[in-house]
Amino acid sequence: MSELLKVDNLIKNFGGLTAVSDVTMHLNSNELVALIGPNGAGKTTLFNLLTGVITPSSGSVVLAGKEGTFPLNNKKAYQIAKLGLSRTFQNIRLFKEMTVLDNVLIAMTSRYKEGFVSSILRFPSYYRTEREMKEEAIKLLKIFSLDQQTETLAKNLPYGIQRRLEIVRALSTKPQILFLDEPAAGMNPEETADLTRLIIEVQKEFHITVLLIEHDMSLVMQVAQRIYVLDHGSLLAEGSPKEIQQNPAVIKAYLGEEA
Ligand SMILES: Nc1ncnc2c1ncn2[C@@H]1O[C@H](COP(=O)(O)OP(=O)(O)OP(=O)(O)O)[C@@H](O)[C@H]1O
Repeated sequence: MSELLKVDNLIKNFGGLTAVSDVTMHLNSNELVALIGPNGAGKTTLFNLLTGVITPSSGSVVLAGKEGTFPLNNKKAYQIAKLGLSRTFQNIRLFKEMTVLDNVLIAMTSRYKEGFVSSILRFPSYYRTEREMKEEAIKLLKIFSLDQQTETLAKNLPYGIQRRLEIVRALSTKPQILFLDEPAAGMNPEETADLTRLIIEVQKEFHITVLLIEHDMSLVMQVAQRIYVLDHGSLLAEGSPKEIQQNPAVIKAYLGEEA
């Protein structure tokens, strides 16, 4: 396995508060990694640093992808997305008044390079691209059992399905790394079980790297190959699900609540 994302000595201060404190970690290609930790541990801040939503106070993030090695520091979120990092957010960010299919097509447009002139003058290549995008979107929606609801408005989908649609949108950009921020939040047990199966399937099918923040420990222990534990902004532990479950420091800081 090769290192796809390398994070070194990452720090983020908010005024006097150090939300992320000297974090060094890595993601291998085709790996499913979970980031866990108690409330306020700094997980979302770390995600936001890795995906360019906020800039680090110091430290470095480097992507060593198929197309070369790129430092991600000080890059804007859209530049990072173009390099193949895609994410979902804790709060659903769909276009609620648009259909399921249009939600996916909008996400996909960032990847297609059809020119302005071609789209205004409706060159044949414009229609070809549009047709190809639709076919690809429907194929993706089918994997997520959403192909029968392409014309449904996003706002009319049940909550768990909206979360699933968000994952489809993130995947439609063909990312190298998919960041899932609490994908099971607010789901009922049945929806969470479906999602668990889906995450495992997606990672296998798309051969991508996944970093997942999740509070649902049963989901984490079922899907993660490796786990990082964050506590008070610092990494407390790293290891396999089994190692993490047995780590006394982790049990004390986090799993203790549930043990
Ligand atoms: N923009 C900000 N300005 C000031 N403080 C912030 C900001 N964002 C986060 N923090 C603080 O940084 C710390 C880490 O927050 P963060 O949201 O990253 O934790 P978390 O592990 O994701 O928590 P949760 O599991 O509850 O979502 C918290 O003390 C939080 O209040």
